[in-house]
Amino acid sequence: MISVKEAKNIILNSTQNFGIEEIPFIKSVGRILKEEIVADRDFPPFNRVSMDGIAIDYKAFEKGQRAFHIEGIQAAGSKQITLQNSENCIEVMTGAVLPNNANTVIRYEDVTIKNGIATITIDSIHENQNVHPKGKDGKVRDILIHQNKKIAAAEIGVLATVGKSKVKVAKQPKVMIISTGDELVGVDEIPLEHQIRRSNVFTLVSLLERLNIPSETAHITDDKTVLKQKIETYLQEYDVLLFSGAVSKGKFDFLPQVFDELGVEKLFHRVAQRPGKPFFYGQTNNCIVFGFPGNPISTFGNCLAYFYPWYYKSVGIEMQEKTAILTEDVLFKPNLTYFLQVKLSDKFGHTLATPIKGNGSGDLASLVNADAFIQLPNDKSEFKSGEVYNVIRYR
Ligand SMILES: Nc1nc2c(c(=O)[nH]1)N[C@H]1C(S)=C(S)[C@@H](COP(=O)(O)OP(=O)(O)OC[C@H]3O[C@@H](n4cnc5c(N)ncnc54)[C@H](O)[C@@H]3O)O[C@H]1N2
Ligand code: MOO
Ligand SMILES: [Mg+2]
Repeated sequence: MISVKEAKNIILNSTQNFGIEEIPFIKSVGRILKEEIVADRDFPPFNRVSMDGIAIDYKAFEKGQRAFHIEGIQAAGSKQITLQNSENCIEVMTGAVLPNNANTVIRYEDVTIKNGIATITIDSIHENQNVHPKGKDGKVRDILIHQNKKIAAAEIGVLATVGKSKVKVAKQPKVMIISTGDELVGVDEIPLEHQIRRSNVFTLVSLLERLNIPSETAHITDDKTVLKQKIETYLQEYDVLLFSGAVSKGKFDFLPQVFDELGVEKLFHRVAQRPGKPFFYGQTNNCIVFGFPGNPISTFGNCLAYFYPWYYKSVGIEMQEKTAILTEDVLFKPNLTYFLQVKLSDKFGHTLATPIKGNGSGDLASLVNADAFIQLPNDKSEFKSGEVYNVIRYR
């Protein structure tokens, strides 16, 4: 049995490159950018008026002039006009090009206008005020967004501004999620006494949706022949297979055997952790296989602890480790890394982690009351309130 650290290393050393695709920018939220986004022009592209008011040549004000004849109007979206006489002014609107020969804008609130004359009513103004200078925010060919950034609403605005209607992003892996087990029935069905509804596939679908990875699902009963037949096809058709169940020691836990018979190279089976110990990880030439243990919390936690970092590294992102402060003493004797469910809160800028009482890895309802798993290392058994450990957040 290997340690969590070794398992994580093996996973991060078996990442895949799924290539790049070009998609409409508006569909790219949550995807990983695979090109540098450069400014196609200066930002702003012209000296931009930033207040509605009048534009003057500051020199006239400096000489003591306060009343200005209005020569014209410069609206946003109209071609730049010229202040013909430096003792006059032009009415200007926010977003307009600053007129030629003008350099300073005074807000309407600070002038009175009567009979075509604008009179400044404040004593102090400064040269270039209320003008957002051309190129102040960025110069043409500046890199505005670097490759490997996860695209969010802020990036969408920049993509639109530079005219990137299509954008290159990391292709997503093609994923199949498979549940196994004779005891499982569909969500719409009424289970018999000895049956339960399957839930793991749906939590996995949702965990993948958070990464914008579409997936398909299938259910296979504990029938070795059928398992083998179906998995053989899935191995050809998908980049990643996520399984829940059938990887432990039971009479009907056929998956490790089936994987072996189908030529899946085992990279490891069983990790020194709780929950999630019987985790199987393997690969073929073109497919990666995550065999998550069937208990719901094991499937959930292992997807976060292993599939997420594997995916992020595959598309070019290193996941940042997060930590939290334990708020209660915890005693855990087995020589296993303990992924303990915790509720997080913030206090004075620190994240606190309060353990949640659950009934083991089958208690899927307890996931609702927690926000994260705190990762307590296997080299100790007493964990004290106030100590800091890594956390894997899911909220
Ligand atoms: N003799 C041993 N028994 C078990 C060991 C062990 O080391 N020695 N490990 C235990 C641990 S830890 C776990 S976790 C489970 C893992 O079992 P499997 O991966 O083989 O999963 P199953 O046997 O198929 O199911 C376990 C449990 O989970 C429920 N389940 C499965 N799939 C779903 C689903 N899609 N939705 C909801 N619930 C699901 C299933 O009904 C079982 O209750 O093995 C321990 N045993
Ligand atoms: O991995 Mo099992 O989840 O400890 O119950
Ligand atoms: Mg089992």
